Amino acid sequence: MIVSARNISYWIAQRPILHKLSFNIQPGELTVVLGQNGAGKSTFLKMLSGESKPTMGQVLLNNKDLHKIPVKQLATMRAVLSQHYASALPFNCEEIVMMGRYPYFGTKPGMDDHRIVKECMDEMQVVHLTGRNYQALSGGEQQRVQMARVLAQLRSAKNSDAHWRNEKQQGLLLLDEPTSSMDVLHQQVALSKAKELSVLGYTVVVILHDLNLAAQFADTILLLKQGCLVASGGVRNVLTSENLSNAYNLELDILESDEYDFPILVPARHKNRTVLLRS
Ligand SMILES: Nc1ncnc2c1ncn2[C@@H]1O[C@H](COP(=O)(O)OP(=O)(O)OP(=O)(O)O)[C@@H](O)[C@H]1O
Repeated sequence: MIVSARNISYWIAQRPILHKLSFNIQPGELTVVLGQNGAGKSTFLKMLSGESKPTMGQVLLNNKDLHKIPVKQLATMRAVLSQHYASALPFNCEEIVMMGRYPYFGTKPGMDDHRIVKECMDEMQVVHLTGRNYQALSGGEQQRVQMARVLAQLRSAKNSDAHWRNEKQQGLLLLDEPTSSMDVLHQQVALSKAKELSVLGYTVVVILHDLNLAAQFADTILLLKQGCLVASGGVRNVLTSENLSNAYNLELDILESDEYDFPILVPARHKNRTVLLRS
């Protein structure tokens, strides 16, 4: 699914939050959105999910206006993991993952729904949390359960696992800082899963703060600053010292090693001190 932003601007109380963003996000790619706190990343994701409507401009999914797609149909086309998910009710973990299947069944989940929930919980290594109260989980455990929920939402019930893997898939996965509370192993598990989905044909958009995870997993990066797109393209085109010091007010050294096919970023040191630039 091609996601196109056409000249999107968004204002809240006469304050510009996003300013004339235009680009296409390609299927089969993992696109990472970067930028400092308050740059507009979550707001931008809400435009792509349909949760908010641009003040000006349009978001198109496969050339169709996102806001003209019926809600139920949209729920089977795109899944969203938000930054702050709070459940007011004491659902257990399996029930949270089953929420991803709501668009597919009427009153009761079928056998396929239960199978898919199990598969996705297994993929995110949360089977041992089945039956546990979601509210009582740690932050990272909650994120892993949420990740299982969005995987369950995008998986088509009529396909067997093998068929699902062999067919080119359509669908949009939007993840807002999905790994911010995860340990280093589960960061790799979650982002490898997101990458695998992109290889299967899904359009995957992930907001990250960790530049090294972005360098490792991104096919394309969108770099935002104060609601504007200041750079976009491949990892080495966007993650330059110049772009990053402009976006983050921090000087970074960009290291290359024969061992890795992506750059490694570390805060630059000058006379043994990190170089912080003025904002
Ligand atoms: N409902 C709202 N009312 C007023 N201002 C808002 C609202 N939502 C977002 N903003 C403002 O819009 C700007 C962008 O917010 P957004 O959450 O998109 O940033 P972000 O890049 O995701 O930041 P972070 O990295 O800290 O999560 C911020 O200055 C924020 O205060």
